[in-house]
Amino acid sequence: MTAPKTLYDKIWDAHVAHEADDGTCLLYIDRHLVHEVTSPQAFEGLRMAGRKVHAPDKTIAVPDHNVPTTPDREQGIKNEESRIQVDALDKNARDFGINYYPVNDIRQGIVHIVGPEQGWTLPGMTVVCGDSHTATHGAFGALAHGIGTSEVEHVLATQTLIQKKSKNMKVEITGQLRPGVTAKDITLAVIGKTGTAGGTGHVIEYCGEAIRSLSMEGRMTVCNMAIEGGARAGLIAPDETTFEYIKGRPHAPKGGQWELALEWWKTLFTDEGAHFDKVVTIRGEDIAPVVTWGTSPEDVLPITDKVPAPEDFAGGKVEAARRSLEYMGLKPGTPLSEIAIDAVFIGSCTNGRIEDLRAAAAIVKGKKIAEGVRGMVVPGSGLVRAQAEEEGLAEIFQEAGFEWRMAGCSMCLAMNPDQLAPEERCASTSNRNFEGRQGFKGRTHLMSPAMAAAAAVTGRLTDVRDLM
Ligand SMILES: CC(C)[C@H](C(=O)O)[C@@H](O)C(=O)O
Ligand code: SF4
Repeated sequence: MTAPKTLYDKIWDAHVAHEADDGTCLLYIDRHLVHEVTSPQAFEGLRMAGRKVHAPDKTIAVPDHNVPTTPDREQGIKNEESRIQVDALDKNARDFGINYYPVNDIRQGIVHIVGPEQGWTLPGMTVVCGDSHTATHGAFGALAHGIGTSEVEHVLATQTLIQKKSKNMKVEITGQLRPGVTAKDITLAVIGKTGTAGGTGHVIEYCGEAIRSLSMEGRMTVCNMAIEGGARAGLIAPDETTFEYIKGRPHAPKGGQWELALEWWKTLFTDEGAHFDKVVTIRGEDIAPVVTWGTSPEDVLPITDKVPAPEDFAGGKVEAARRSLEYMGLKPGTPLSEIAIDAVFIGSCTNGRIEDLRAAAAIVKGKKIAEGVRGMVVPGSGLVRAQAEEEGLAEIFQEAGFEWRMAGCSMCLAMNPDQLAPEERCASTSNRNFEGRQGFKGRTHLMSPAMAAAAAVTGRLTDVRDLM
């Protein structure tokens, strides 16, 4: 009998092309996603060496970070550097003959939303991208993680990656979530518990009844932030929900191939008795709608709480909390639900999918954004945008006073014209809240789409359950 394996062990073992004596492995890569920020030098390296892309049919490119989300996507580009990156991707994608969704293609969007949407991401695969939030694709039971630009070049040239195996970590969310609590609250609550270094050196498998009950969209939200918890990647074993989501997508297997694929996918689970190096368990019922108060994703509390004081923390965290509070302009003891906001951003690869927009629209419907608050809804892809328009969500947002944008990373990071002004405070559905992330001196509070929608309506951080 072979020893019981985790899901991670199984995917890893299926992709090792070579193992050196010190355990360093050469892994075969099934999908290589490419965006404009981390790929120009990689393609240039290839060009200079006179090499081709090894597997152009497994390489998928889309511009997202720099692309303006206003209709003037050509003229609106932020600066020369952004222009060079977008143009370089366009030229490289065409020169090297890889799959490509240019700016004017309805399928364009944030790379981590486009990949699954088009059926590129499948269970059991290895998926890499020069982007830390590649972890998102782990929701399908794929081993997916970010790589650096030199590795991007290596994968382009060889379709392999040099890697050492990580440890196994299990994050179990038992039971059911309470009303108003979402996948975003799960993933933030996990980081609140483990800290941003809790997953370091590990691949996390998320499991438990509350995870099983999530849609694919919700699972992607959970895995998206595995990286904020320090992990190499996040994984969720595939099941009927996964297969249902994949079936019929443009690049999903068809006919007999589908049956063959299903047969293998159904073996992709952690065996009874497999070893995890670290285990974290949270009761689904104990998770509340949460918001971040500081400049790290681990600075997270239930919305019913108050702004903490630096003395509430231990060791090195005291000074970090003091600095966070100063940057965020917050006074200890203030109820979180009394913090007034200036802007609301609904979008990003964490929460820019159709279900996220539905959740936000359900709160906003028939209401108006609070006076003085700027609200922006940015669908994660052109197809999400079209779907939202068809369902009448765009209308709900626009009638409430939100700006209805084109697809892109937008205000998740200040690489395009969408950004906060200094000291502006934003209720944001994105995944990072460090200093300046959404604009120079901008202040970010991370939360779920429903919570961001609630904040938009009241003009302050708000417990969504009060509006339900
Ligand atoms: C620009 C890119 C390299 C970066 C990442 O790797 O995550 C970005 O997507 C981010 O979210 O900060
Ligand atoms: S949406 Fe944000 S987190 Fe996602 S890839 Fe773009 S910049 Fe990175």
